[in-house]
Amino acid sequence: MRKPLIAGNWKMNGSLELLETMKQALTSAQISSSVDVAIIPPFTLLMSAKEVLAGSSTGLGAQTLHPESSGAYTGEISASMLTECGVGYVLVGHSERRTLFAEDDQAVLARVRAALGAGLTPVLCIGETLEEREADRVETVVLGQVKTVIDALSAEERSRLVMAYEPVWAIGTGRTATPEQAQQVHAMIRSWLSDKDPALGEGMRLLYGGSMKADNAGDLLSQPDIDGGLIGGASLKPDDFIAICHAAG
Ligand SMILES: O=C[C@H](O)COP(=O)(O)O
Repeated sequence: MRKPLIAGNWKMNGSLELLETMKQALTSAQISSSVDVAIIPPFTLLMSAKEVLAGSSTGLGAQTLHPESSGAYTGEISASMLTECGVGYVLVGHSERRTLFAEDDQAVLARVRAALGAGLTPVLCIGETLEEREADRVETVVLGQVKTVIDALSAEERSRLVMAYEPVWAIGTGRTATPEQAQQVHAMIRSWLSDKDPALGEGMRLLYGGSMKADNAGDLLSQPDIDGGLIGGASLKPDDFIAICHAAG
């Protein structure tokens, strides 16, 4: 049985005020213990989030990391720095990192390795652009991104990953994949993982991301191979985020 995970990626948004408001809203919402919930604020809020969330069941994530453990990498943050902030999850390969910061599959793999080495749970983000979808290349692109990482890891390392399928054309656009479109890709990923190792396919949490909102979360999350959500815009609105958490459990 896979426990759903609802993770709110704040991207370059948020404030101390939102952190406090979100914590209070999550506490009074009494979200089912059958759902894992995490917030993923910008780096500057992580240490405060560690304190604000202490003793609560809400997990903490970071949006990226550098593959090296330390050194002359001005502006970057290492895996051990994240663990010091109480971080448990880290996004790797988000499409905005791939596109805006030129992170290719090898850069993504290096970050996954660094995260695993520090005991963090990498949330590996994968997904196709609209152009790739229209050229009928979804399977090639998405499985290519999955394969680069999975084939390079041991069975034990693979079992510690979470994946998030995020069609790039649905991110921040208000254009959501239909539940059927999302399920189709999730099923394809799970089938590929199961061919590699049945336990891997069965156990992998596959989140959906891309304009998931309070009003479409129920339909998306009821699909058999969708095990949660990576939420962008709606994770900045406590009521909306909580509604999505409730829809998961
Ligand atoms: O990390 C979150 C995704 O990029 C989805 O963002 P969105 O919900 O604003 O479309």
